[in-house]
Amino acid sequence: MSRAAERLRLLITHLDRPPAAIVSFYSRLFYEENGFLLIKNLVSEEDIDRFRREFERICRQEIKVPGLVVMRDVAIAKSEFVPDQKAVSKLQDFQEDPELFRYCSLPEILKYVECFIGPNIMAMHTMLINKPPDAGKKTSRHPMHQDLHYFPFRPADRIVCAWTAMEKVSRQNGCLVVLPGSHKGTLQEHDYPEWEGGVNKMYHGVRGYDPQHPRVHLEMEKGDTVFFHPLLIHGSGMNQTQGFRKAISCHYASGDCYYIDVKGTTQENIEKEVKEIAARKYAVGDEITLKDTWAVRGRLVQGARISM
Ligand SMILES: CCCCCCCCCCCCCC(=O)SCCNC(=O)CCNC(=O)[C@H](O)C(C)(C)COP(=O)(O)OP(=O)(O)OC[C@H]1O[C@@H](n2cnc3c(N)ncnc32)[C@H](O)[C@@H]1OP(=O)(O)O
Ligand SMILES: Nc1ncnc2c1ncn2[C@@H]1O[C@H](COP(=O)(O)OP(=O)(O)OP(=O)(O)O)[C@@H](O)[C@H]1O
Ligand SMILES: O=C(O)CCC(=O)C(=O)O
Ligand SMILES: [Fe+2]
Ligand SMILES: [Mg+2]
Repeated sequence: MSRAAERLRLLITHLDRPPAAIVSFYSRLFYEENGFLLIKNLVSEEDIDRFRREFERICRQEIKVPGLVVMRDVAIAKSEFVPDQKAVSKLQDFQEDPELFRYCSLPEILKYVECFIGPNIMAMHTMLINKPPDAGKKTSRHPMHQDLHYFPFRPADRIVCAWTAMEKVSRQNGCLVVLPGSHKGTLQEHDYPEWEGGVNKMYHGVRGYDPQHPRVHLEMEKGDTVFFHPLLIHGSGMNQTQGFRKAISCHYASGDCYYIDVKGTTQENIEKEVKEIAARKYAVGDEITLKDTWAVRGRLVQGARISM
């Protein structure tokens, strides 16, 4: 941290009731310097319990949500055992589920999002991650990556992720691991890591990041929320407990971001995979563009949808 930020931090910790403006200024400075900001106890227990119950209803197939992608861990999907509902490792694209989508519109979340990306806010990508107990092959890990690798829109500074712990997350059950300050770099080349036990579909990792770079394990309590920049290098470790580690997240982009053509860039490999999956999911041919797959999923949650 810079000296300015460190002095502000000391000031805040020494004051009984630090002025809100100082806390806000420090928070923003921390995000600029580190690429993430952790806010404790932001989402209420009551809301999280509601999201959890809705997730369980989806797993029991009591409701069907249009566009929802249910993903299972590769170790389970490729095993000969019939996977039960517990095998769900991730829900993606829950924008058509009003109960889960409430997460993306929570005022306490949007208050922060607006500070990072401005008043026009689109919810672009939604996930409920149910990291399973590792089946013994370390496939529950998420390799270190930058989320921008998946996004064909810019500018990066107008994109932010909100990620809320739905229960205590620790090193034991595979908390997020971040490389502070890595968001100041550029988008790196990503590919499947060479892991012996296999790797989940589309879990690309950064090619050769500096292993000497300091890392921070973000241990969090239920309701704690981390906001992070799409260039921040992050991942999550193996779940070494018997519980399913749950978190809910949304990637937001400003309504006045613009789409880019990823042809000829490092993002070509993910474009190919996404188009293959999208062609199956929406039962269309390969005329579907990467931009279309995002434009149909994005939802305005505040302000105006200008160019997204
Ligand atoms: C428009 C949609 C695009 C989404 C964009 C996402 C952008 C994210 C951006 C945000 C940044 C976030 C960063 C991130 O989060 S990165 C990770 C994001 N991951 C995904 O988006 C994956 C989404 N999942 C799916 O599309 C489906 O669940 C897949 C395609 C995986 C299975 O499909 P389906 O459910 O229909 O299964 P099936 O039973 O018919 O099996 C078909 C084949 O697939 C095999 N299989 C099954 N599970 C896995 C697995 N886990 N790993 C590897 N392979 C797997 C299976 O053995 C079989 O293979 P084979 O036996 O035939 O060889
Ligand atoms: N062999 C590997 N290659 C690339 N990335 C890895 C490898 N092993 C772990 N990672 C990634 O590194 C990050 C941190 O993993 P992990 O939580 O195991 O950290 P750790 O520093 O080893 O901590 P712990 O001692 O608690 O296990 C995760 O994103 C994980 O996916
Ligand atoms: O393990 C997690 O919850 C983090 C997943 C993640 O970084 C992602 O899906 O982009
Ligand atoms: Fe990520
Ligand atoms: Mg480890």
